Amino acid sequence: MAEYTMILTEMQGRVAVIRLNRPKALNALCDQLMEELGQALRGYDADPGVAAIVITGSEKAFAAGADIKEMQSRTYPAVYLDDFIGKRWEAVTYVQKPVIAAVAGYALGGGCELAMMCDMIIAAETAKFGQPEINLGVIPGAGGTQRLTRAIGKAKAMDLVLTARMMDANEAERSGLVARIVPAADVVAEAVKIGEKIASLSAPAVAMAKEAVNRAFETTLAEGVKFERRAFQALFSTEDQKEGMAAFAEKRPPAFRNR
Ligand SMILES: CC(C)(O)CC(=O)SCCNC(=O)CCNC(=O)[C@H](O)C(C)(C)COP(=O)(O)OP(=O)(O)OC[C@H]1O[C@@H](n2cnc3c(N)ncnc32)[C@H](O)[C@@H]1OP(=O)(O)O
Repeated sequence: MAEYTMILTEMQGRVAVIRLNRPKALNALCDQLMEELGQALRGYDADPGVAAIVITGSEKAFAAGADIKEMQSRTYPAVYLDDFIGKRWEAVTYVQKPVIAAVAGYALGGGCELAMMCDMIIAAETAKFGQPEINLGVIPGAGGTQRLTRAIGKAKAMDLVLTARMMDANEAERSGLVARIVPAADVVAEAVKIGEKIASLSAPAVAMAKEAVNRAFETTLAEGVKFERRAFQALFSTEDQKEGMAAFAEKRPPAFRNR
């Protein structure tokens, strides 16, 4: 067990910022780090004072992937019985609140996969994305072949997964992997700004919007559209829908109460 925490956390207004904190190992995602990240995410998701979560790394690396040295001697029975990757790694996909990845430097392997599990990626100009697992004699194991392909299409996903080539921030934005590119010094501030904007909105509407967009990756168009319509209709039961529409009609800013 390491003697220091592998994540650092702070609140910026109603936005929780989680910083991966293994700088010497380029934030390689070891078991302890993933445990700590999962605990922090579950805590913030349950905390009514938190409206959005930002996950970030260092200037040099968001995360350079799973910890290769930790996993190199693992056996098939061990990884199977431990459900290696699954249990510990998917915590972010169960968070109801928006999660934004603020990526500077390397986001490779599991680092790229972690960023893709978030709802949005804000990239620094220095960001580099890739799935280089093929260099290690394995393949992505935390959703890389699936989420990357859905995000950027088969042609580029095959290019990255089969050759281990890295993609810079501009290519990642052109390809649809990242939402915005900003100077490296501003990447966390920009993600927090987005989180603050979300915090000013109706929490039930935000949660339903997130769920509906995510549904697009899980289902057919017809089922997705039906899900969206039901969620849209359900929001007419909230005070925030009445407030939002009254505020528009009265030409004033809305004051949402998250109910
Ligand atoms: C989740 C799954 C299932 O999908 C699997 C994976 O994620 S497998 C991992 C995929 N990632 C990689 O293969 C990237 C590995 N890292 C690199 O290729 C390079 O480190 C680099 C290109 C990101 C940066 O290179 P450089 O600037 O030359 O720095 P280094 O000297 O290589 O690294 C510094 C320091 O960090 C350690 N390090 C880096 N990445 C990892 C990692 N993924 N696991 C463990 N340790 C890592 C590296 O060993 C160095 O430490 P020391 O050896 O000097 O103590």
